[in-house]
Amino acid sequence: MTTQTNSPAQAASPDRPGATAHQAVDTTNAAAVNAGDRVVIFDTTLRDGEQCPGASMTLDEKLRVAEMLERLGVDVIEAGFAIASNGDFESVYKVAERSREAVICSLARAKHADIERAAEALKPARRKRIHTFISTSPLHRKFKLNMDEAQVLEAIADSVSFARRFTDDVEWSCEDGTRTEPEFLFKAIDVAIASGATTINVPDTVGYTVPEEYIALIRAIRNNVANIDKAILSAHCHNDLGLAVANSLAAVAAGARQVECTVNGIGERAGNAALEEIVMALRTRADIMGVRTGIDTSTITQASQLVSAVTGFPIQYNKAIVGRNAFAHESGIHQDGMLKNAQTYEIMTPESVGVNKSSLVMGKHSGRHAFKTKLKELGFELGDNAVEDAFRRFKDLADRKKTVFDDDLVALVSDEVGHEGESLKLVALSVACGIGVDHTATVTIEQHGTSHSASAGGNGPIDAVFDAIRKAIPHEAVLQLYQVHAVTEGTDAQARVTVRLKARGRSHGGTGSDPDTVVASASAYVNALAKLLEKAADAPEEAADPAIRSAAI
Ligand SMILES: CC(=O)SCCNC(=O)CCNC(=O)[C@H](O)C(C)(C)COP(=O)(O)OP(=O)(O)OC[C@H]1O[C@@H](n2cnc3c(N)ncnc32)[C@H](O)[C@@H]1OP(=O)(O)O
Ligand SMILES: CC(C)C(=O)C(=O)O
Repeated sequence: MTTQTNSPAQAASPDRPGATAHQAVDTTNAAAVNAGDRVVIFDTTLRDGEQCPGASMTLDEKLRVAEMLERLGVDVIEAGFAIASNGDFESVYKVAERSREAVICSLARAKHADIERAAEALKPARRKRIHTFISTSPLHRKFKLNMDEAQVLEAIADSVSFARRFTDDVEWSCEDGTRTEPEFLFKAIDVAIASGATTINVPDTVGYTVPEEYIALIRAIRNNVANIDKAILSAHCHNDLGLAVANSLAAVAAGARQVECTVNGIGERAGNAALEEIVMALRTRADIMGVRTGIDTSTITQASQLVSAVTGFPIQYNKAIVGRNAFAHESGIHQDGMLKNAQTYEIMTPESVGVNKSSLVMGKHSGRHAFKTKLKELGFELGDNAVEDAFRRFKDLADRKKTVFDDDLVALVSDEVGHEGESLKLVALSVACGIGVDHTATVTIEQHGTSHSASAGGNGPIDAVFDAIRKAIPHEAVLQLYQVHAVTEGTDAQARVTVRLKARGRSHGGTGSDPDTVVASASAYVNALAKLLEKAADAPEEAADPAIRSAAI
């Protein structure tokens, strides 16, 4: 690990999609891998990921995920645990048949039957690995395996050498390694390597370790196992304390050159280390980590969405790298910074993980810079006063509504444009409605600076409101159309109301939008009426017509 520091400009520079084009690594050449800066990405989405309760996948789904993992550029795909079931065997076999660059791997206990089944399933693979494991911790030895130290060492020697009969790429894992006595662990690793293991994986099976401790353990293994340079050291971390990624990075800093992980971090209990987080951390902080992976990061989002779709596990909104908020900004100050220079609030570009662009989410924390930019994107060019009015209405709306969607803004701004310079303004409205209540409404409308208030009853609140408006601004135009639709989803959606009034064979349409349907309706009616009166004012002969006559003109 180097210690040079990094400027923001440097931090963003590795973010070119495809910058680390996939190159197959010889996973059996420990000397070359250990001497280099390439971290082997071992994906276990199809094995440990699938052990996640509720995440089991069909054969077809596994094949789609395996195909995606090849495109992502992972070095090793752990396709399953061949002895677990005929279905698991078949999926390892089929993944192996379709494999291209990646090494295909099957898990096996320290049992000949498991290893033979794994070898059989891996037969069609171009590059194959058998991953055999046994627990080494005192707790597991005593209670789970009922074996003493000597028996465990014998099982290691036997299983690893047996696996080597089928392939020269054999990984050995000390299950519950982080809770094993270090001296016994060193012995066990020594035996595994002497028996032919080319990768030594040190799992934190129960997510118990912390970065400092894991660094010390990996370093101690490197310093105390005489033949350690003949194998690649690997990290396999679980997330019980939320430390899986931090621990994996710590292991890399201490010299591990393989990381085991899953897409979206799915896995047993709280999950495994998330592939996308490890890869992007190594890439974004290459300045201090000094290593690289072969992952084409621009396919990360697609991989994440596929795994979410096939497992039915939604991606947490604020999940690092692939959550829908990972490149979304709502606060005005951040949005302003983003518009001036994206590096002010983004350490990776969205394109680097396959997202088109960052999004400025409009909400109650947004400011004018972002609001104006958003309006431009939506095709609205408003004058300064109209922007101010629309911005004020937008803030009011955002206070009342959880999410302000683009469609909300379109409705709001269309209203603003449609109501600009209007001679009538709805300034107050109250209604009484419900079961066993007389439906009544009171409105106040301002016309050329004068307030007109009136109350009326009706057959329902809208009917009462329209009648009250007719009393406040007397006219005899006929209601030709009244239409309501929800602008977006949800019970807090804005209602968009269209009203058409007809007088002398000519109709005048008005619109209104508001989360309150009654307010939206009143506003649409007033908008249509204002247009009608404006037309009448332009044509004095119409003003005399009782059909469109208003007391106020
Ligand atoms: C940390 C991990 O993720 S390890 C992988 C965990 N994944 C899985 O278990 C999923 C697939 N597993 C299965 O389908 C089944 O457990 C099987 C087919 C592997 C075994 O099923 P069964 O034969 O019915 O055994 P069961 O699962 O009940 O118990 C496990 C047995 O394996 C033994 N065992 C566990 N790990 C190992 C090991 N690494 N090497 C040898 N034996 C082991 C246990 O001691 C126990 O043995 P016992 O029957 O003599 O007490
Ligand atoms: C089998 C090993 C690698 C494992 O999954 C674990 O210990 O978590």
